[in-house]
Amino acid sequence: MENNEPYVPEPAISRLPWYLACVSRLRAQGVEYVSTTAISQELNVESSQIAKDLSYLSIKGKTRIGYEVKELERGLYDFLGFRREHKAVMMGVGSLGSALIADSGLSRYGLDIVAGFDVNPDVVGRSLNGKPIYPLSELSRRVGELGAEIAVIAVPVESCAEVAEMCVAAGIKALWNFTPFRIRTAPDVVVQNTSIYAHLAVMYNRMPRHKD
Ligand SMILES: NC(=O)c1ccc[n+]([C@@H]2O[C@H](COP(=O)([O-])OP(=O)(O)OC[C@H]3O[C@@H](n4cnc5c(N)ncnc54)[C@H](O)[C@@H]3O)[C@@H](O)[C@H]2O)c1
Repeated sequence: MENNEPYVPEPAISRLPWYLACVSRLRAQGVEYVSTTAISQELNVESSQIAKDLSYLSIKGKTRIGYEVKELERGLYDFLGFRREHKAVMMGVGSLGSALIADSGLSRYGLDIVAGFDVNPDVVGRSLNGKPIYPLSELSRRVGELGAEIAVIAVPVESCAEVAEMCVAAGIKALWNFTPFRIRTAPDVVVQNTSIYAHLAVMYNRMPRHKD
């Protein structure tokens, strides 16, 4: 697939939502202009790094004044894809899957979980937060009619490979994988692995060790 947009390194993409949160706060306080130095003081990121990250957006700051806050906020929202609606299906509606379906925050970031799929008869046929939960066997026929391009995977780790394969066969283009399984799939399918436990491990590692 041809893509003419500039390649943005992952660490830069990961920092942009922090800038967005910062400028949204400033906009709510009525601030009109912000410099990279001011963002730098709030977030403890070098201002040269912020300027470089923001250079991927087509928004230009003004010398000595900085960026117009509203324009920067809008630009970050658009660039990050948070304004577009991305339809997703939830694979596995257990403890984590139910929490993600119930989370109203995801839609503010452009992710609309439109339905869930599960194999548990106690769960299938119900709806959660107004979202229907279908049997896994209906995935291939439902994905197209739902218009979903993303699958959020929260099934037991041993089912992940099979579920990921079914999602891709059904036409899903991106997999947001919460299981510890490392998915191998076609190169044009985007896989994003997420683990809150990995962040916990980093936090523990940085804490002073307990002395026995
Ligand atoms: N990445 C993280 O931060 C994080 C946090 C919590 C859990 N997890 C992972 O998420 C996954 C789910 O955890 P949980 O605590 O919600 O488990 P859970 O047992 O509560 O839920 C799993 C759900 O998946 C369903 N399921 C089983 N096989 C399926 C299949 N083939 N297709 C569709 N649905 C199927 C089950 O019926 C159940 O409803 C696990 O792999 C766990 O390791 C990751």
